[in-house]
Amino acid sequence: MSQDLKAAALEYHAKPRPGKLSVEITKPTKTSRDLSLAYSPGVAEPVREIAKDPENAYKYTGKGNLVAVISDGSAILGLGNLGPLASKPVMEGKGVLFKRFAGIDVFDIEVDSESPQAFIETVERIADTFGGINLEDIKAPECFEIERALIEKCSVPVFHDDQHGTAIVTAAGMINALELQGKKIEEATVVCLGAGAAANACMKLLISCGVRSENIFMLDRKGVIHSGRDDLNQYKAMFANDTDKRTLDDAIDGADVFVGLSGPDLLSGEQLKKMAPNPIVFACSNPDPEISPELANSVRDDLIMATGRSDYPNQVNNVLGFPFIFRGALDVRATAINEEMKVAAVHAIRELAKEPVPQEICEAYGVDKFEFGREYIIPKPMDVRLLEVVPAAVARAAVDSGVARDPYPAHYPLKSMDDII
Ligand SMILES: NC(=O)C1=CN([C@@H]2O[C@H](COP(=O)(O)OP(=O)(O)OC[C@H]3O[C@@H](n4cnc5c(N)ncnc54)[C@H](OP(=O)(O)O)[C@@H]3O)[C@@H](O)[C@H]2O)C=CC1
Ligand SMILES: CC(=O)C(=O)O
Ligand SMILES: [Mg+2]
Repeated sequence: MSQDLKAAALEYHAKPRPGKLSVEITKPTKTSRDLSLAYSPGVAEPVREIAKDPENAYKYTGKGNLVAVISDGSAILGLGNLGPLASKPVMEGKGVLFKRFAGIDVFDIEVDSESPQAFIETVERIADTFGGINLEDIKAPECFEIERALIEKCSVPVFHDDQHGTAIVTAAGMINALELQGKKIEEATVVCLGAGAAANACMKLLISCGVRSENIFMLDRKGVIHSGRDDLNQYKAMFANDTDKRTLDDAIDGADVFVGLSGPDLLSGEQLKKMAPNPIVFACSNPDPEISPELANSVRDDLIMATGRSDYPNQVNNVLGFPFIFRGALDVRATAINEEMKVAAVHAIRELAKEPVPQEICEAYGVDKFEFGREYIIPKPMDVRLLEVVPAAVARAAVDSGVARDPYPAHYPLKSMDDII
């Protein structure tokens, strides 16, 4: 990051008021009558109603539009395990995105937990406050057990964004990129650098979209995950490939696709040169990708290049997923975010990239036009049509798959933020 951008980022977070979010009041509070409704004695009435029937919390409190963004700070972006407090700017950032793109209120919660069990117990005890739980930046393998246990224990949807949000957006972008590069998904060879939360979920979803598991070469810090290794946990073992490839150099030779979900600057220009013609590189580590677009574009002119960042073309980032997926899930009071809802989100995002892009979206990004192609494989986060198509697809899938407690919303599809109720 340039010195200019670093200084601007600190200034942005510090001034004029520290942080990026505040809490707002949604009811009149001007008169003493207002206060006697908002607080004592009036507040006793919704208390009694909720005590009689917990479902009334959706009617009388903000629960139904409130998501907890919860982290232990063990895998903050690609920066590593820097602890819960250091994760707060990211969690507040997720809150900003939930609110800005889908009108969802967020409390960010940073948990200082000594074990996955302590984390699970903490979240379980506060889960009913919220309409949904978005787990964020929790490292593998602990994240898998944490998510599994919380899904079982909580009555509201629990979604580990780094797994499923990332996987949904990656799959959407990948299907489009393969099409543009003239590659068949079932023939593509995929190198996945990283074997953690995001990598595991991305590769699983790509397999369910058609990638063959024997065509995936996943690597952790020790190299290729292969069937001869005896140091693999159960989550990595799922991807053990019966291969004699051992290093990134071996795996990248002739590969069609590189997916980076690991850390900065781990793919060299020399390695990129060894990929098959018309390669696809999703260097998704944040903030610094596995290879910079400048370097990648200087060594190949036939590639599709994506990063997780806002300042390059093709932003493959879970921001395209979680605000809109939770919008749809909350609006039908889904009890879970299941596979059907995830797949519906993939296709809604993917198909939107092929639609003509309205002028105001181009203007927001300072370009004349966006057109489906190598530099535009996936919609832009500022594209308000995401709010129209993704929640609708997710809500429909929730209803059809039987996890919705409310019917498909009568006010859908959402044409703008003003339509959110
Ligand atoms: N663009 C997006 O939307 C998203 C991007 N990401 C990015 O993905 C990355 C991983 O996040 P997440 O899965 O949550 O974190 P995890 O901690 O769960 O996983 C990190 C993985 O990266 C591997 N890794 C780290 N350094 C290297 C290296 N030098 N060589 C090979 N493998 C390495 C680790 O290997 P080992 O198992 O051996 O420790 C581990 O498997 C981050 O950079 C993050 O920013 C994550 C979510 C969304
Ligand atoms: C984008 C995101 O969630 C991450 O990099 O962890
Ligand atoms: Mg994350």
